[in-house]
Amino acid sequence: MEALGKLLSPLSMGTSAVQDTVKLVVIGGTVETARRISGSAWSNFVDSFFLTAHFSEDDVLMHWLSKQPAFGKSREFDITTRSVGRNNMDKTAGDIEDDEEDGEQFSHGKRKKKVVFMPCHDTTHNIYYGGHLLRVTRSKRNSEYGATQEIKISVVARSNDVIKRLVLEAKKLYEADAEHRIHIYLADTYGYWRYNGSRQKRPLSSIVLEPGVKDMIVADCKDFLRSEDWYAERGIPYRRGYLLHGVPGSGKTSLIHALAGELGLDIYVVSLSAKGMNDTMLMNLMGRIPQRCILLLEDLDAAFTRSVTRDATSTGVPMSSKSTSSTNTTESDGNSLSLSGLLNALDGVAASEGRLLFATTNHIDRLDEALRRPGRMDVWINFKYATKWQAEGIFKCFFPSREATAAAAAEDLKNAEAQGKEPPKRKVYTTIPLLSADELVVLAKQFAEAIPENELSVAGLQGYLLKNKSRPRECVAEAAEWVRTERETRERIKKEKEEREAKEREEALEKKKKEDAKKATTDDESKSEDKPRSIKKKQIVQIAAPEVTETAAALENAIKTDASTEGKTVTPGSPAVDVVDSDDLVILSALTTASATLASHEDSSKAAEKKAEEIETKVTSGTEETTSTSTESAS
Ligand SMILES: Nc1ncnc2c1ncn2[C@@H]1O[C@H](COP(=O)(O)OP(=O)(O)OP(=O)(O)O)[C@@H](O)[C@H]1O
Repeated sequence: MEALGKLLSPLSMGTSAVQDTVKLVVIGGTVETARRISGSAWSNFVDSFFLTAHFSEDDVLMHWLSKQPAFGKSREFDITTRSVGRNNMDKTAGDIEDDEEDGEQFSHGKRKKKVVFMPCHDTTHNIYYGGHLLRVTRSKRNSEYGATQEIKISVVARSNDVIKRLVLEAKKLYEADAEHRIHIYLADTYGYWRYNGSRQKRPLSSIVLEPGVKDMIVADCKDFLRSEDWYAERGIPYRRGYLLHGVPGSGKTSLIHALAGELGLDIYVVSLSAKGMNDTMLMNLMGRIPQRCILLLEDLDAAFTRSVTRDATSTGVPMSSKSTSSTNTTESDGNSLSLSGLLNALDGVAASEGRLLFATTNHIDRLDEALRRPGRMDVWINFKYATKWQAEGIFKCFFPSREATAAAAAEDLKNAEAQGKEPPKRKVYTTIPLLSADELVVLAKQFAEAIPENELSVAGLQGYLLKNKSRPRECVAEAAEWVRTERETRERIKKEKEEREAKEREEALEKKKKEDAKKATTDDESKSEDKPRSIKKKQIVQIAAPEVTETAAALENAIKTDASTEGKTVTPGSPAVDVVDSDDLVILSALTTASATLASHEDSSKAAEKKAEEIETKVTSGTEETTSTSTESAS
């Protein structure tokens, strides 16, 4: 027995090791399962007390969160030097800003970067708000439309009032900060609007147009925005379109930006000639436009060098100039927007209401009549080259007088006091000398005198003033000289363009000549290739009737049995015959048939010639005819 125990002892030792391992696995598994169950039960228990709200891509909320001190103090964060969310508006508590120290925005010619602290993705942050603990998680989702951001806020509360209050507060804060900025959205290639940042509002006073134009357009827009009921009562679609057309650099886009600031509207920009743009995408975009905004279609003519007809399939240039190149463009960039698609998107059943449509073009004549008509484009404004009046106005805009600057600072102070805030710091541009109001008036007049009427664009004048922004007096004195150089430059460019075009025309002509010559050579060659065939036909004609049957049958046989005889001479005991191609089969079979008839004829040689001639003529004008002729001959 003992001996057996000894014998089994190594095995029993092994058994206990296995048992221990099994025990460990079972205990470990049980503990882990218990831990998981308790963890999930705990989180379910906790979640049952929390109200949770999900916000996707919400700029308003992101802006609010970025102002919360907890975000700045977060122990896990992303650091970025990119502007966050709605442009530079978001300043997270805890951000580092070194540009406040010296009041300068630029360093070595580059804008100084802010270092921004943002909470990490997928980390939960606790924020106290209104006596409640909020658990905030910012996460990133990758979808087919690109990466999107989601914010989840959970709060221990019985009703969702606290979340509602938070959202309202966030909205107010956002609107207060947005007061001085306009927001731009761009259409993406999936038919969605993507936030493209915000821009400083541009004062309307900085746009210099002929007297009355700005007032008219501002009054018209304001009137539209308050007339929703009026439109509804009359059953008129609540939409208004403005077509700004004219020379480049005359202030079309600038006016739209200034108007957006004045009216407090966001701008939604669509490029109709963008890659991948099509009717469905445009319709989707229009359906997703909010009420009360500016919809901007820039360079309408650029899109409609693709389409001028109302044909749904149309995507092309004006009929006269429709070319293969345009077709290629359409195919290559996937843009298949049709004019009818655009018209539907603008005022079809599914089109959005309450928006102000602004379209700009440099070539109004290229636009389809349907696109320009009232109802789609209610107000047209023509932008021309700068007048003397505009030159004077832009000069005054550029060099503010000492008095005007002081008055603006006083106005800021008054407003700040009224709101109980600190007055905003005004930047002092030491490089730009301040002129007295009287001197400014005189200089502006002199500048306008030097500028020719309706010849230069306002953008051109602005460029000149920019170059001389620190020397207003010299700028006026040298204006006439600048105009002269501008004219010379324009002349030179025009001449160069003409020369280039002439050269291109010459080259095209030369190329065409070469192509024609090449074509002529190819034709000659193919004619000479045909030569043996005509010789052959003559020879066939010369074949006497009695010999025809034999020769033709022999040839037919030869061709049938050996395709390689093509192009070779086959002489089965008769005048040489060139067998050129399979048409010969037709000729030969016709000759065979003809000869059978002619064999019994007295003057067989003549008749054979006549018949052969007939057949030859028919053969050259088509195989079918030949066949029928041969049948006739046979009969
Ligand atoms: N009437 C104007 N008043 C003030 N600034 C102007 C005016 N016209 C042009 N500018 C200035 O010229 C520049 C170009 O202007 P803008 O882009 O508005 O011209 P545009 O007519 O839209 O040109 P394009 O047809 O080429 O798009 C801007 O910086 C703007 O400040």
